[in-house]
Amino acid sequence: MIIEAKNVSKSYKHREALKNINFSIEGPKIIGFLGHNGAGKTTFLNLLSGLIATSNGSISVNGENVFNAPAILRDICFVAESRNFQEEMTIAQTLKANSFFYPKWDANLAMELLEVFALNPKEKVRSLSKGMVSALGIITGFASNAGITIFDEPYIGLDVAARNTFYDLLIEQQTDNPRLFILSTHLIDEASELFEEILILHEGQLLFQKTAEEWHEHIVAVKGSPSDVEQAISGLKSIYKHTFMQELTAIVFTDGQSIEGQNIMLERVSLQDMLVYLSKQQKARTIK
Ligand SMILES: Nc1ncnc2c1ncn2[C@@H]1O[C@H](COP(=O)(O)OP(=O)(O)OP(=O)(O)O)[C@@H](O)[C@H]1O
Repeated sequence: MIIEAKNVSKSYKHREALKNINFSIEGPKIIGFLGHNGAGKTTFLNLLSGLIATSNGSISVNGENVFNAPAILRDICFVAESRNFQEEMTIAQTLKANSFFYPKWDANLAMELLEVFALNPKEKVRSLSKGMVSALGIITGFASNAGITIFDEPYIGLDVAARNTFYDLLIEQQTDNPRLFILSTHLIDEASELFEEILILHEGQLLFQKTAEEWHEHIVAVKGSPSDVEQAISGLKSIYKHTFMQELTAIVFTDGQSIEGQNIMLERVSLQDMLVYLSKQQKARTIK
């Protein structure tokens, strides 16, 4: 499976949610699709699932534009943050309806996962708790067997044990039946070990796309006196700078280059910290 986004922009009435996004991802793989609130993740995932149209540019899967392409959309399962299950349907009916839509549906897996998440198939969606609705979304995503399976904040309301079950399932499924999984979540520390590739959206633009290995080589925190740090990072793109007690911390893109300098310290940056820096930077800009 190859997803290609070419010059993708999306504007809502008064807002440009995505600005000229270009990338290509090839599976099977587990992708972390990350960004601060409002970065444009859900908008992109809606476009990829053919639910809305781009304002400009195109998204293709295996060379075919996804918008208005029912055959391709049957191989893309989008478990959306808002879920959108029919309230009046039972769990069994919901799964049945999905089994008609997804040609590779795995009914045995769906049954097995109902037990794993302790869901009663006779219960109506209307009477489910938030966590139970999330579990139903997770079951749908895995049982769909779709070549591209997207989970957008899949575990709202689920406790840590159920979230761990989700991570275990993801690894198990990726081993037994590799697919292109895209996971968008704010619980980054928990999930980051799973990501084989990471895409970060920032203010509607693709900030970067890196493999998990590249991450630690290409993104570094440089600490020291402001003059030493500024000298060491000159010519590099910095993402965030913060001074505390006369010590400057700069988060920079190195693109694999080594950083040399006197009296500086280099530290790894976790994905979670990176998102915190980006959101601080965004807030600072919004407040100004
Ligand atoms: N239907 C809509 N109408 C108008 N503006 C919208 C609509 N959907 C999203 N937006 C705006 O587009 C921008 C991107 O929103 P989007 O939901 O794609 O971000 P996100 O990265 O998924 O955020 P979050 O992590 O909070 O879910 C935001 O500024 C949002 O307010």
